[in-house]
Amino acid sequence: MLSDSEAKINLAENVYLEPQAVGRSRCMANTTFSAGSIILSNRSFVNVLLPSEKGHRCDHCHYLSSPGSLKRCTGCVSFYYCDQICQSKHWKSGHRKICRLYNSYTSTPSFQALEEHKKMDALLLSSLVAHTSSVDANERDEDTAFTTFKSLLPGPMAVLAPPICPRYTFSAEVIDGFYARFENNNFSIHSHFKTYAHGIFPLASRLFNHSCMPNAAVKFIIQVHEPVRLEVVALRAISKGDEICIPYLDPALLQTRTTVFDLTYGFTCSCSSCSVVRKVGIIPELPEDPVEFQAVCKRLREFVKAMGLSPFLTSDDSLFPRDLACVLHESFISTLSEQFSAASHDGHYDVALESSTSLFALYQLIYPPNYPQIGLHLLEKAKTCWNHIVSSTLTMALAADLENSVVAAKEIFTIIGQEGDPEDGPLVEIETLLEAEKSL
Ligand SMILES: C[S@@+](CC[C@H](N)C(=O)[O-])C[C@H]1O[C@@H](n2cnc3c(N)ncnc32)[C@H](O)[C@@H]1O
Repeated sequence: MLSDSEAKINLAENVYLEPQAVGRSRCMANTTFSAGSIILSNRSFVNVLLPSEKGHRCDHCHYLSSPGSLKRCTGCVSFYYCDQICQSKHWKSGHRKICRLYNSYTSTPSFQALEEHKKMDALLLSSLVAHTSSVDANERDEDTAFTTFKSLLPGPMAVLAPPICPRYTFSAEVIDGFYARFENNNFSIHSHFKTYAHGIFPLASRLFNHSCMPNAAVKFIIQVHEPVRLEVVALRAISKGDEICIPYLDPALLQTRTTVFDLTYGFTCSCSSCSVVRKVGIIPELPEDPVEFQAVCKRLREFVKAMGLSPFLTSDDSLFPRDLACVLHESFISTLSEQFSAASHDGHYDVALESSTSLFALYQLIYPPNYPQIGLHLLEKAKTCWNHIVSSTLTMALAADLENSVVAAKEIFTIIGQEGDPEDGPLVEIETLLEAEKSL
């Protein structure tokens, strides 16, 4: 595998890499970014759709089509395209190396025996090998995406690659070397925060470290005839000289995330949120008594309302009241989410809104400003307010709650900007709600 200088990484001009003792290097801002700025735009190197998306999205550009309207590859009958343009681009970028072998490969006992996520890895690794073997060795060396991929840090565990198709071009040792970079570098590709594919975006992997209080996030742009693009968007203002970090996993996994960082990525997170969680120590169970549980929720809402910047952002653990430590238990979110969905579903909107307000308070505590999950929750809250209004009488308080939630959700999704499937998503839902609100 390659060193950085051999890889001749073409960095974006607005960032630079700074060496660090653990995890090789970190990505620093070379300029000021305002919230919503695009820091990096990186075309997919290779990707594969989840099995559930096959036939619904084009295998080349991921455009979502109406059922039955995609054209099937007549060779393997397993890949689908918008039209000949997408088919021809996908063919040249590697499908021609896989097409004839694909069905016999995916029906082999060794492929069938793999767990679902390993099947995805095997298909992605196959696409990587097919793609790189579609060009000759000289061209391959010139391919900056491939050289950057080879320069990525391997994960902490020695892993043997799953069986792939086609097998030729590289030795088993080289393929194991490629696979060693999968777990800690690859991306789940999502549209409106729902994963639909897995992919390799070497430059983004080379640049961005993880933080549980990230100042940037990853989104994906789908455009007809073009491979999906990964964009890194600033969630808040970033000053020149700040490190730019993205979340590798949901920061709300307050108890399990440390183990994932250790086993999958090989680092100990030193972000402001992890430093507070470490100082809190053992997280107590939630009270079983419903009255005590409600008291904790009320106390959390009051604390967050008065708090200013979250101690999880400033790393000032002295400001986090220890009697609220149980809200960091992962079951707190699941309990409140279940209460919220069940009450909304059953039309108990007062109960739903109370759970939603507690959940929102927790999100403001543990997520960084403008985190998408906060926006998604505000949108759900706004929909619940709307349902409450149309199913009973309109009160000033409900109208204000609806207005505040929808406006705050819009602010967040405007910062995140266009992403995923162009025809729907949170911004479209927000506009519908704003329109409906005018009729009140
Ligand atoms: C996608 S790469 C990020 C770029 C990496 N720093 C590099 O130099 O190639 C993921 C790897 O970076 C390192 N890393 C990521 N976030 C880190 C953090 N917050 N602290 C220390 N190391 C980190 C870990 O070694 C991890 O496996």
